Amino acid sequence: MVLAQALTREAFAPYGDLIAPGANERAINFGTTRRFDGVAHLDVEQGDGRACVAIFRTDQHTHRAPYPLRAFERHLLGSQSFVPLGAGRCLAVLAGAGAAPDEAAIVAFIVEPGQGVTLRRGVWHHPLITIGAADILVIERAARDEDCEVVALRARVAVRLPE
Ligand SMILES: NC(=O)N[C@@H](O)C(=O)O
Ligand code: NI
Repeated sequence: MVLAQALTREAFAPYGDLIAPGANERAINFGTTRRFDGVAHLDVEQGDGRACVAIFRTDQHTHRAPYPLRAFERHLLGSQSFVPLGAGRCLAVLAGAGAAPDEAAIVAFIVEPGQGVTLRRGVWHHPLITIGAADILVIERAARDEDCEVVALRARVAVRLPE
């Protein structure tokens, strides 16, 4: 069983970026708004790649805790960002960035409202798991050829949430 942990910039750094207000801020729009730059490093222009923005929608029956893991996947040519919309929450479940998923090093982060993540290209991750119904904004690389390598898990593993 993998215990999901709180998402912090430091803990997520080996896998990519935390999308949340950071230190690089300035006032805009006559001082009415704070602008935070550099909250994600999109890497989507390899080859014929371009940015693609989608919404992934789940309902309250899609995923139930504890969350059984089925497979890990990676996108070798592009980053992938997940930003829950509204009160949505999701999990970022990762297994390193080696030649194959490292099932001994699976980690799970809870992406809370107001947070998001950008996975660096090549990072093994479980396809989206949401905590309850959620709409998740996804920014990824779109290209002529699909860039998604999937490896089924050998072991039976599930993710649980903190009590
Ligand atoms: N397949 C797809 O569109 N999404 C996955 O890449 C995922 O990480 O959820
Ligand atoms: Ni993916």
